[in-house]
Parts: sequence; C-alpha cells; structure tokens
Amino acid sequence: MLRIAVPNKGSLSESTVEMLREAGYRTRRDAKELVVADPDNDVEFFYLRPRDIAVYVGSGTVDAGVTGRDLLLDSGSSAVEVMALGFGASTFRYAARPGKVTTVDQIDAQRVATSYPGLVRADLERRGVRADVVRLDGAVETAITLGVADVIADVVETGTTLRQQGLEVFGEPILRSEAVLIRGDRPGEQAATAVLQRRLTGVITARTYVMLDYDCPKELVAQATELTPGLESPTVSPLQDDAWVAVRAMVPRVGRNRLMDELYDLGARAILVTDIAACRL
Ligand SMILES: Nc1ncnc2c1ncn2[C@@H]1O[C@H](COP(=O)(O)OP(=O)(O)OP(=O)(O)O)[C@@H](O)[C@H]1O
Ligand SMILES: O=P(O)(O)OC[C@H]1O[C@H](OP(=O)(O)OP(=O)(O)O)[C@H](O)[C@@H]1O
Ligand SMILES: [Mg+2]
Repeated sequence: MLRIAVPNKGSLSESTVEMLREAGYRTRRDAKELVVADPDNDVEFFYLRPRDIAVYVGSGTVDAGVTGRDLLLDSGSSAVEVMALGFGASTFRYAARPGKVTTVDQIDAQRVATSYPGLVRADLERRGVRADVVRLDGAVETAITLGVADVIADVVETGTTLRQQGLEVFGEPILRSEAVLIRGDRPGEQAATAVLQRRLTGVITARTYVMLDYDCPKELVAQATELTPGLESPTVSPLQDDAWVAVRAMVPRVGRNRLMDELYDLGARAILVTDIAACRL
C-alpha cells in the first residue's frame, strides 16, 4: 500500500486536498482526521505538517508527499521533487528597514531572523556572507521591530505583511517556491509513485486546458486548425451538410475567449467550450 503525506494545515493544505479529490482519491471529512485509508486505490494518506513531510519522505517512512519547495530544501532531506503542482506559489526573500540593508553583501555580521535556517545558511554560505541566523517559528517580520534581528528572510506572497511592518525586500529572491510532489530517492520509489504522478498530471492538464468544439466550412479547415492544433492533432469529423466539418481540440483555458472570437471571425460557428473533468495523456 502506497503511503502519501498531505499537509494538514497552512497555505498548502486545502489546495492539496482538493487536488487529491479531483484525482479520484479519498480525502478526509474533517480536520481532525489524521490518517485516511483509501483501499480502493491501495493508498493510505497521512495528514502531517508540511515542514515535517520532507523529513518523513526522506527517511522512507512514507513514499511520497506534498510540501513546499522551500520546506524541502530547508529540511536538507534526501527526498526528490517529482513535479510542481501549480499552486502555493511564493518567493523567499531578504527584507529590512528601507535604506538600512540594501544588498546581500551588507548582511555581513548582521542578525538574520528566519523560520528557514537551513535555506538561509546555505544561501549566505554560497555568497560568502557571515551572519548570525536567528531561528523563529513564525511572525518573523516582527523580529526587527522587537530588536532581535536587523534583517529577515521569509516567505513573500503579496508583500502585505512586509509592508505592514515597514520593511522592504532587497536582493534577488533566494528561491521561487510552490507546492511540489516529492518522493524518496530509493530504487523502486519512482515505479511505486507513477500512478499518483500520472493522476496529478491529469488534474493539472484538466485545469490548464478546455475542450473546444466548432463547426467550420470545409475550405477553412486548414486555417482554423492552425489556430487549434490540439495536443497531438485535432479531430475533424464530417457533418450531414457536406460543405461543413466539425472540429474538436483541446486548447489552453487562458485565451479561450480570444480564440473563439478569432474562429468566429474566420467563419466557424457553433463554437463551444467545455471543461475537462479528468484526463490521462
Ligand atoms: N502566503 C503564504 N504564507 C506562508 N506560506 C506560504 C504562502 N504561500 C505559500 N506558502 C507556502 O506554504 C508552505 C508553508 O506552509 P506552513 O503550513 O508551514 O505555513 P503557513 O501556510 O504559513 O501556515 P501556518 O503559519 O498556519 O503554520 C511553504 O512552502 C510556503 O512557501
Ligand atoms: O506576502 P504575504 O501575502 O503577506 O504573505 C507572506 C506571509 O504569510 C506567511 O505568514 P503566516 O500568516 O503563515 O504567519 P507565520 O509567519 O506565523 O507563519 C509568511 O510567513 C509571511 O509572513
Ligand atoms: Mg506561516
């Protein structure tokens, strides 16, 4: 039975559960359920803190899990990133009071507060900067106001928390993070998690694409299918009226309305978009 770790709380939890549900797995009914058996799919789900998930997966206690790329790298775990899941995007950045510290070199001999000491120490070492890393559990932005640090390194999504504390980012992002599927690096793990990976890829594809159907005058089909090439090749079917054909192709969800306008202008009619509920490519 495959053992999969799922974030039980925090920014990544809800979207992960939603994605697993769309992929056809059993998910928990209430937030107190920490272990969920899914015998139909031969899987057991463990709801754990995202910070711990990389550790469990790296040690082989569970086969795979969902966590943030930043947490995976911070943990120093041997678990490997299999695929990005398309949600939970953030950057990991240095910040300080405006004008106080404006380049990473200036961090030298300063105090840096963070919940990600592994990530920060590795970054400073790479740049040859020596600093005193202060490890905090959260609300890191307040550390400067409270006088325990000169610089912070933290997750930045919208930047609202930084602004509210009167802080400004500096330097390039240390990392661009998002939710990722991870698995152990032992032989056999790849095969064991292949179905999970294919199902999650199916969810991402179903979210990224829509199905487009339209009728098209026969003489315009070459031009129309150039606009809608599909993933491999569009389906072109005969219609009762010999002068027309029906075309069916997957197209990116983003830009679908502009595409429909272009097809209409070209002469296509009965242009329909439908959601894809699930797919395996
Ligand atoms: N706005 C955000 N704030 C914090 N973490 C975020 C955000 N957006 C995405 N993430 C990602 O979520 C993961 C952190 O999850 P975690 O559950 O530890 O913290 P959290 O979402 O801050 O929850 P909490 O603070 O309630 O424990 C990291 O991988 C981080 O990059
Ligand atoms: O750029 P923003 O959109 O403001 O989001 C980033 C903030 O959100 C998270 O904090 P969280 O609410 O999880 O609190 P914590 O620091 O106590 O974990 C993160 O640690 C940042 O502080
Ligand atoms: Mg947090």
